Amino acid sequence: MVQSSVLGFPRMGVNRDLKKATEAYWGGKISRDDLVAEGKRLRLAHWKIQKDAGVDIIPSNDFAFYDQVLDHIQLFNAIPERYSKHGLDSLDEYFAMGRGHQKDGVDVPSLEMVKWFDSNYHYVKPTLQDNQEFKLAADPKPVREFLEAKEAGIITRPVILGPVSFLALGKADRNQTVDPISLLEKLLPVYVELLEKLKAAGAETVQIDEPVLVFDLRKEVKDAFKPAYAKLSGDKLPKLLLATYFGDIVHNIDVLADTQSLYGIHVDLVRNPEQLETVIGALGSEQVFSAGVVNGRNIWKTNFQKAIETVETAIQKLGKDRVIVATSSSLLHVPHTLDSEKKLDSEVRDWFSFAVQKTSEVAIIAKAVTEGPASVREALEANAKSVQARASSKRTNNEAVKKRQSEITPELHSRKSAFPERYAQQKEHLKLPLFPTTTIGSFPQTSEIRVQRNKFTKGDITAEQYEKFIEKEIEEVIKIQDELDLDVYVHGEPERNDMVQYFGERLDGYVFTTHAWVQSYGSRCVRPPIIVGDISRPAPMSVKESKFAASVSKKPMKGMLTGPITCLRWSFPRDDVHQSVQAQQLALALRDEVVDLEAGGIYVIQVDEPALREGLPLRAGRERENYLSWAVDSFKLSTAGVKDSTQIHSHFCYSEFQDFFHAIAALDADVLSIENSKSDAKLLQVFVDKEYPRHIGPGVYDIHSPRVPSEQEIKDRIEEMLQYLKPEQLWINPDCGLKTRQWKETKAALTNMVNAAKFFRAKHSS
Ligand SMILES: CN1c2c(nc(N)[nH]c2=O)NC[C@@H]1CNc1ccc(C(=O)N[C@@H](CCC(=O)N[C@@H](CCC(=O)N[C@@H](CCC(=O)O)C(=O)O)C(=O)O)C(=O)O)cc1
Ligand SMILES: N[C@@H](CCS)C(=O)O
Ligand SMILES: [Zn+2]
Repeated sequence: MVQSSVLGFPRMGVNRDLKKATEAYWGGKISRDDLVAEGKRLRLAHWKIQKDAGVDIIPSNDFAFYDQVLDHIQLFNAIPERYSKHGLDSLDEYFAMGRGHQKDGVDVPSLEMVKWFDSNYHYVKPTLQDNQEFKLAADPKPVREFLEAKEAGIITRPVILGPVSFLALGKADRNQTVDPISLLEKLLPVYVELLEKLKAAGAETVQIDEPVLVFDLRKEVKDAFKPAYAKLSGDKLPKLLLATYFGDIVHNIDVLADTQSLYGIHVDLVRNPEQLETVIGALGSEQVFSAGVVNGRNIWKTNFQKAIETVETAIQKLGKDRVIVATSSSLLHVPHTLDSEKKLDSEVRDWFSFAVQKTSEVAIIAKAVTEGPASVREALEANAKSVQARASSKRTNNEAVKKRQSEITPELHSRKSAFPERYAQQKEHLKLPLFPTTTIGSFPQTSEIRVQRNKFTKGDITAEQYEKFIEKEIEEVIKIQDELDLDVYVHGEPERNDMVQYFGERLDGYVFTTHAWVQSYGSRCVRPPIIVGDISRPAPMSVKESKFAASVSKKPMKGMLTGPITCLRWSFPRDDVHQSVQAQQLALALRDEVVDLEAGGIYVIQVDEPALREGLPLRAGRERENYLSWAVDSFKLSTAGVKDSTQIHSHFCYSEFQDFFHAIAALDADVLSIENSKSDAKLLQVFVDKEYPRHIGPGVYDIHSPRVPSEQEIKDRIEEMLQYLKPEQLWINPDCGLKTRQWKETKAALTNMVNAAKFFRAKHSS
């Protein structure tokens, strides 16, 4: 029979229960035992959902209190000494690595956190030493959770991150030079020990994720696969299903061919359906094929007919017992359940499928191909009806938007003059000091702000009352910026629930949800709005707040927008038109907003594009260049409508900009702010090598942690930056917005930042 499987289930729970419990634990409101019990309750609930849906292969160890890669760091005892030396409780040590720890005399920043492939999820980077040793944790989490499920009557397939990906996704610690992959020999015995324990506990198969196979791999990494998997086989070990996702593995298929120790291979057929033939062709005579046909990254209902055709192709070659119907990736990237959405318009609601619904989808497809379509006739008919209704719906088309797109000319993408001319005018107009200080936009989103917004959404306060409240908040942040003596102010974004959702809620062509949360990092979640049709701007979206802020401020006010690519990528996009079309529609809407801001007296405008890097196709080549071309064009289209004297900023919370530097440069933004505080300042060398002419604010401190950086730390960082950037090029700002922080630490950190900037201003003016 064809089995159904899920690669991973979202762990937050139906009401973001894990977020609430974790934050309550951090805030000292619940005990460690309470948090651990809540984790257990959630795991059991999620296993039961999948069992009740009829899923045959249910994952375990997909749960994590903070991040699944961080779990492996602790599992293998790859814990840098700066965390292990304090004798913290293991859960606190784990959170210290995830989010830093500044309490009871312990002061340690978090490990670096970066994007998980091309998703909006972030993982904690394994950070390794030259003399790194590994040791399996005493009570290994994958075994513990397998036994927990077993006790509840559910035999699961544990998920672990494979050794090659664990190392290849890691890095050498600061001042260390080790190439992580060179540590493979030392790591493999720990995997063997873990797998033996899993087998002894009763796990027959294990899902071992090796997602790095979708990248172009360095020779050292590629060559690591065969010897690694040769060692991970034997009678005492479970059967391994190697899983990949978010791309194709055809270019690396030679490392899997002849790897007979693997029981099977999972590939993402939503992203790359064309790899089916090659991967099946490379399988050994008994290996199984796990067909990822239910999208783990988007919320559209699966087209059953298409999915069944794909699975049937595999069955014809391999037979029913060697094919598994699966989600394309873990369902971590989609919201929990559509059942929570009580306010969605029924027409579009019928087009969607969230995690709970997707578990049923894999089960239905598997049944259809095992027992024949008649066994699930009703479900197939209902699905065909939804798919057809969406394809013919009038909601998806807006002729006026299409007409405007057809009239776009190349001139609309360019500023009036080149940077030197623009800068001369901006200097004259804005009169900023050397080393200008600014922030990235958001100030702390206090619980009072969220409570007021919640009251407004529920109708407990009027629009007028809410507006007054927001104005009071804006006045307050202006006063604080006066006290801090910053140079370019922001209005603080108090009116925004999220930098993408806020705009999604104000644009036609979007729908938004009330409960469709997706984990972004740690306890932080986002509620991506959904693009269902052509996008347009019915009215200005941010002008009122920015104008108000400027009216009560004595320094230049920076208007704050989210760029077209970030709006696109952090929404659930349409899958029926190319993403470049959606980006261009967003760019036109934002262009109107930028021009309206300028007309309203806002002469510094920041258009954030932190997701530009995330959208970069994972492999080098033509696809990447194509993407960069339309992505850069969209940004330029959105910003080029202003006068030379108006300063355009853009912001990126990424440090790994080496491979797309030319695209950042091509944006032609007057000022760039980039996340940089946790990376080596020598990454800034690229700006020197490429003779980057415009201005840059590499972040001087990490905003993900409550830890307050000292003035000296910031000065040291600026000193390092000055080895690469000219004083007149350098802006001083944090890594990113401050919405997740508390006011106390925000004021303390910004005071130190402004003092550090003033120190260099004095030094370079004399
Ligand atoms: C910059 N980042 C962002 C990414 N993606 C986005 N879509 N947005 C981003 O900002 N990706 C990369 C990074 C990831 N970083 C973050 C940072 C912070 C968050 C975050 O703070 N998320 C919040 C939720 C934000 C939100 O939508 N808030 C709403 C709803 C608030 C709420 O929970 N309300 C309560 C009721 C009110 C109460 O009583 O408190 C409720 O609905 O039950 C709002 O402010 O109105 C989080 O809390 O996780 C995410 C990614
Ligand atoms: N302006 C946004 C950018 C986040 S990437 C903020 O400050 O939160
Ligand atoms: Zn940012």
